[in-house]
Amino acid sequence: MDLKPKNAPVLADPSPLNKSRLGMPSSMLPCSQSGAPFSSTMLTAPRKKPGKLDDVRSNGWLDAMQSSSPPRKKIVKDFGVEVASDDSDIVYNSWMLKYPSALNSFDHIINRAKDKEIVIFLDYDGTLSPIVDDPDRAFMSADMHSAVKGVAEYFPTAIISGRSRDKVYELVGLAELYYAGSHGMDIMFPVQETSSLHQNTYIRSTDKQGKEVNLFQPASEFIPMIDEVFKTLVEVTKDIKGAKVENHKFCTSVHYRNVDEKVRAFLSWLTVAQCVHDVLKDYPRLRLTHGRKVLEVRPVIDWDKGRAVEFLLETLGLSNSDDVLPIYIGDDRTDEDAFKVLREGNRGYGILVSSAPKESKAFLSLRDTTEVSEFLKSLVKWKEQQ
Ligand SMILES: O=P(O)(O)OC[C@H]1O[C@H](O[C@H]2O[C@H](CO)[C@@H](O)[C@H](O)[C@H]2O)[C@H](O)[C@@H](O)[C@@H]1O
Repeated sequence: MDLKPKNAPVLADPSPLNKSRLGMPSSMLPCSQSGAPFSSTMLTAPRKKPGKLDDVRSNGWLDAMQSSSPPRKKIVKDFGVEVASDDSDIVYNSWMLKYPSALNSFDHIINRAKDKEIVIFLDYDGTLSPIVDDPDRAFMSADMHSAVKGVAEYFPTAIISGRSRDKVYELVGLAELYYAGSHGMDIMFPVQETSSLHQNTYIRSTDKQGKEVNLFQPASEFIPMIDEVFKTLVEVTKDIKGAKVENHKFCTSVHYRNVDEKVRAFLSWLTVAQCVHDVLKDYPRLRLTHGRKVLEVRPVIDWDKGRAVEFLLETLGLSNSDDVLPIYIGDDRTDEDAFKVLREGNRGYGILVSSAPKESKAFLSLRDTTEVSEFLKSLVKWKEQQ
């Protein structure tokens, strides 16, 4: 099988790199791009024409932001039925008819795993660590750490995160796992387990322990552009209280979890959305996706967490669906790409972590990180009894 064309990311937008932006970021102006720095004076007397904000309203950004990580009652509404929160358990239970609990389906899973090798893929935020206000303080509990360590002893285990690979490695701290950062655009894997089929698509490097590793980085040409956009976004959002921009090397995130949604229109999520929108207008080779109260700016390449799952399975020699049962656990919209790959390939299980009903390509569900840990420990226990 020729794997190379399949794994080579295809540029969805063939336009040349916007090189003129490197060095002189004109969008380092306020979000309105009206010329003056984004000062507090401007916040009280915005120069934007009223119609301007229709950009982010009409293109659906704001709706997506409002529903990205909503409180319980709002999610219930998103699922199509608006109910009082007292009734939300009833709605959740009926939603679980479509997405049964992975804990309750455990016997079914292990039956299907007979004579197959289970491979575990784990998202980080909201899956291994609970969602918290400060992204720098999203730690795994000791219980989760030992659950992940446990599964990695018995099953090939990979973390696939939107964060930079270094950051997620620092948070997880287990050298025995595979790591894919920046939504799968930065994959590290050991040299000896590499299929020779991919040899011209990755680069040789060393990991934190000085061991030789391979890196697959399909968006490496975008590093300067992402760095430039990161700096611009920091600049244009610096006066928006609570906004936070993270640089993940191959993508960048703008958090609005701590930005007041409605206190004043120009100090709100709308402002964040407009800032990002205005900056991105100058970068046709970058696109925006939505995470949990975060806007993610990433290259327009045909690569996502789903492709990363396929890449790892193939590269580690685990792509034969008769012998391998992949399990992917994630909570976010970006995890849907991985759920889709598993569903469409009719292989393994996508497991959505959610305490409220939402549509998903996953097959099963877990309510929260506590249930994720319980599920991982059950896999270990089952394997030990074999
Ligand atoms: O793919 P993931 O590992 O789930 O990473 C997605 C984003 O996760 C982080 O943000 C989310 O978690 C934060 C900490 O709980 C929370 O404050 C934030 O609101 C969430 O969106 C991370 O900071 C982002 O950069 C990742 O893109």
